[in-house]
Amino acid sequence: MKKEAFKIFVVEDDEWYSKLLSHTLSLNPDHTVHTYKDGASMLADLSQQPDLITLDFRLPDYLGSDLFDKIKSYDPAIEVVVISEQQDIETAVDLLKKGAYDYLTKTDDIRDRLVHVLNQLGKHRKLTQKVETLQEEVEKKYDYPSTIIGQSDGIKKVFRLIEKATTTNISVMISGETGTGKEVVAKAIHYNSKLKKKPFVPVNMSAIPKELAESELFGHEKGAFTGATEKHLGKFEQAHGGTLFLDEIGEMDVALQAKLLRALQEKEITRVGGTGVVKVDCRIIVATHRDLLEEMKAGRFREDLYYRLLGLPLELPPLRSRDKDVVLLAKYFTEAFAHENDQPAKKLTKDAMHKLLSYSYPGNIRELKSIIELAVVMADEQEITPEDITFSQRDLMPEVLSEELTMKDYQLKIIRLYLKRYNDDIKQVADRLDIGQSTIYRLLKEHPIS
Ligand SMILES: Nc1ncnc2c1ncn2[C@@H]1O[C@H](COP(=O)(O)OP(=O)(O)OP(=O)(O)O)[C@@H](O)[C@H]1O
Repeated sequence: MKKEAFKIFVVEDDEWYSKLLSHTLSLNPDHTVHTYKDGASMLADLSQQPDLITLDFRLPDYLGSDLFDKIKSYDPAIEVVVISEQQDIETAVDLLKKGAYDYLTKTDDIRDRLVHVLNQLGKHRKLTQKVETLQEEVEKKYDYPSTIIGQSDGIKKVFRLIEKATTTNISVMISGETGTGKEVVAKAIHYNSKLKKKPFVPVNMSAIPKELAESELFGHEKGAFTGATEKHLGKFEQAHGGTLFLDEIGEMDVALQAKLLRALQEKEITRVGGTGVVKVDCRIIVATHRDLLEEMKAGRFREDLYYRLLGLPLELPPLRSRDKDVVLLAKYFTEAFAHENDQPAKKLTKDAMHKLLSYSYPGNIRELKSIIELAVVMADEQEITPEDITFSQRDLMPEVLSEELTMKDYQLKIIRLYLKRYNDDIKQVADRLDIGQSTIYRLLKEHPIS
């Protein structure tokens, strides 16, 4: 059956109108039209899956509204056009609110208007099909075992957690350094969960000026503040029924944190400048590159909000701890780049792979991706050699090792290098090097920089 061809049921007890409607609808030979004199005979045929039903409001056996409910509860995708007498308009409009596609009154121009409705419905169908195709493409894009690349133990643990996160609507707190793939994981969770057909709405808290953040999240009424010329729906309302992804949650102002907590607990929000409450229900996924527990202890993040958001904690490992994933990702990016540019994929030589493995990637996967894209462009032949690879930042580790030193001096140099890399965060350096914090303090005290 062609996409624009509809199977149409005409439910009409007035024989003259029934003929008029079915004749008009059959003018397009692609459509098939069945007529029914009453509600019961039409209901008995619903299993034939009509696309459209024109429903006379007054039938001998059913009230139009009851019949409408029965049709929609059988299959909400069946479109219903209500045909009413002038005096029934109010009730017909009520049905419109309940989801009827349109209503037509029995006036002289009913044939033209019916043709118009059919054309509209055809366009609507095409758009719906387009949206569904796009939706499927997006879902495929986030089919995580094939798009989140990696085989290291660290990423396998992430896969197991993603799987757990997709089976329920539990809140998820994703942590990890910049560029480790927090947003990719959030999308993978959404598009593999029951909510996948509903919106995924990302908000980056670090990208919104403090004074606009509340309106961005909760929306505002027209005239709420200078510049609010139109009513604006906030991200919470946009995400209703789907997933709200709050990226860089650690950057959220403490006053706004209180409002967020209220919204999550009460499942309702108030638009800026508004008085009424609006019901909102969405799944929350948050991400942070900060240690929120530390932020909480320092009083910068509300404790009650922290525990409300914690749900399932999911920590993304930095790329430098993911062993050979660097090579897998590099191959993936060379192929993706070739595909996007309609070119054959270039191969990485063994030496190039060794060079890639020697770097520490402070910008993680995002950095690796841009290094690879540049390398592909720089490579003259079909092979990518070490000379084609340029690291974005100077890696100091090889320099540390190039000097001949005692073990203790090596230790000290490495600790200083790590302190620089992690902004003097002793706890993180101790974790990374797997030594006690007291050892670091002791060594630094014994060997002050003169
Ligand atoms: N496992 C992965 N497989 C393939 N590509 C990935 C993977 N993880 C991340 N990427 C790519 O790396 C880049 C950075 O990912 P993403 O934006 O999700 O990181 P992030 O942790 O949210 O970064 P930020 O902290 O800066 O917000 C994107 O281009 C993304 O497509």
